[in-house]
Amino acid sequence: MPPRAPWPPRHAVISGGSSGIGLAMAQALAAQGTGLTLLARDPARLEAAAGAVRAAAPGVEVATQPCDIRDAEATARAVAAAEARAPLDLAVACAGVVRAGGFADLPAQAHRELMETNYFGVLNLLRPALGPMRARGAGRVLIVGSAAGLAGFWGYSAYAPTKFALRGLAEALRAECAPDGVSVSIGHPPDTETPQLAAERAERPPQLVAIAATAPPREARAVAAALLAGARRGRADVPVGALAWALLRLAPAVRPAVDAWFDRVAARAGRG
Ligand SMILES: CCCCCCCCCCCCCCC[C@@H](O)[C@@H](N)CO
Repeated sequence: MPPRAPWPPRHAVISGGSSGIGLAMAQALAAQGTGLTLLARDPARLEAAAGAVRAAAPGVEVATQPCDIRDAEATARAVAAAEARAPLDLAVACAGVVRAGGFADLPAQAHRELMETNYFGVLNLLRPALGPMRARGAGRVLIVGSAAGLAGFWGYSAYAPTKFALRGLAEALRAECAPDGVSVSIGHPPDTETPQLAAERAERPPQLVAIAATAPPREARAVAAALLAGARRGRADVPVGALAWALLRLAPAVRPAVDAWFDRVAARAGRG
């Protein structure tokens, strides 16, 4: 069933809207006239991002709500305030963090923190956003997952499970929300040039460095455009690039061969 909400959306909320893919989506939507509410933790970075979006799209309303997405009540208040300004046609859950490292080297706390932000942060945004959309019978949800949610790679034992969990959430929500005219899409981007990727590179173990080298990073603007195109069409899954497409569409048939290949890449890198 095609989504019933208008495109471009009249009003969108974006978590993680102050940098990287979230900011690139904000810029792309504002360029089409979509009013925005941007959520992010750091008020200064959030205001700087909103200022850049406003400067590029004069006349478009860009509101900000500093908010820690891990705080369910604060996020619910931020979404309710956004919805009160203007009904939301689109909710984009983009806030996320990454830790890379061998399983033996990652503290248990890293696993918890990633799940808290990447999974529960999405949940905290969608719980208050979906109710009004379903009541109106129209809306779109776009969850930003990862190609690392399609296959587990060396060094992502803390990160990949959070993105796998989001796939389960997206599939269940899609089934429940489609009859109400609300589409739920999940994107699977590969490495994307963002400030976060720059920080991640500093802690990547050699095995992950070697594996990631097989899929060069994409520009945030191109990734944002691909994700929004998928959401516009109401696609359940939005793989970005050929490798993510192959992982999504050809798995599980190709997984044994892909795993064997990456096991060899990781083993070579591990030997230095
Ligand atoms: C036949 C299929 C071959 C598939 C090869 C895919 C190789 C992909 C290897 C890199 C995976 C990176 C996944 C993205 C990670 C980001 O989400 C992360 N860096 C956070 O910014």
